[in-house]
Amino acid sequence: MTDRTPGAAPQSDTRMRLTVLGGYLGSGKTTWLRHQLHVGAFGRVHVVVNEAAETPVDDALLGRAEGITLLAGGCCCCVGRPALIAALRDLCDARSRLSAADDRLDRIVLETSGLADPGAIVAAIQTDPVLINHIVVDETVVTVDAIHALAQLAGEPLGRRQIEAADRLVLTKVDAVDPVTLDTLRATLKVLNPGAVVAASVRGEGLALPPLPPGTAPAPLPPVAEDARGPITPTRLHIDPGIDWSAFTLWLSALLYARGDDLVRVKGVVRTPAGRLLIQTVRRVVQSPEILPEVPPEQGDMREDDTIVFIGRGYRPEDLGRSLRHFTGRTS
Ligand SMILES: Nc1nc2c(ncn2[C@@H]2O[C@H](COP(=O)(O)OP(=O)(O)OP(=O)(O)O)[C@@H](O)[C@H]2O)c(=O)[nH]1
Repeated sequence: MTDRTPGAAPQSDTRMRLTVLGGYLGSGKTTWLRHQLHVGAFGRVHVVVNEAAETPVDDALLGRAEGITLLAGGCCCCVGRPALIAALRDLCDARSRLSAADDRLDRIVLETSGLADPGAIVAAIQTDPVLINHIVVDETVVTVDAIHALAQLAGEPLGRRQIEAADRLVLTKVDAVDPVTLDTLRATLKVLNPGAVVAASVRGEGLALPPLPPGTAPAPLPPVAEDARGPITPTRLHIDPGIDWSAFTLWLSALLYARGDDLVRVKGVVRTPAGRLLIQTVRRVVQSPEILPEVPPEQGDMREDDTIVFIGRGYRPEDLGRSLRHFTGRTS
């Protein structure tokens, strides 16, 4: 957990506030943040987005921030740490150069990758000799996917570490679970992190939670080995825009049916006859496809259309491409 509770830094402390937003792959970080930005919850904010894969899409989904910095292709709690520290130092430099306090950013929100340990990120920021003079990490918010969290907490050490690092736990997707599951999850979170504030949201919008029924039992939390099933890694597949979409849809459904426990997250933007389509799944749950706005060529950026990222474990990356080609009869 961060060493300060939200808003606890004194007014006289002019350092920039930083919110770390963590949570497991597909747990709803971007959706929650998008809503907070829409309602202006963070004031003048710069968003730093870190995605595990080299094909980012989250920055395209975030709207109203003063600016967005994208750190793609390396998790900020480990290999991407130097890039994060450099990006934060740059933002601090830029803020220091502004003389009028009114022009200055109020806050940075760092959306971590779903594979990051927010505690390690907070520690890295708080021990950096430059950043410590410019930034106060005043809250770690962690989104918790109400559909999948109990299964993740039973088997994923990372999922537990993310919960333990939070000052505020935001239960997402509470529209999609029954009340008993939700109560069990709340009781389990209390065991893992009794000090955290627990809130709920539906697509980013806050929802009041009733009191937890007394005596609600938490789910068992057996010890789990750190690398029991190997690391979770991203695999990128290029999708030919001329692909047979019926065959592709069938392939994806079959893949999720057979390997949905190993395939934690699928995400990407492909150009289809209907427009730029955002395709995403979380475990076996396929999300409604979303048409994204066209990006003018002059805004050419790091985003790559026609690439889908598969994040998971327990399969050989080359087998994914081979099976897609087999199904669709195309080389990609
Ligand atoms: N039903 C429902 N779906 C949600 C809710 N919040 C998010 N989702 C869906 O869950 C999927 C993942 O949401 P994201 O916000 O992209 O999750 P994320 O944590 O940013 O994902 P990564 O950055 O890939 O780890 C999307 O398809 C969302 O539409 C919610 O409250 N209810």
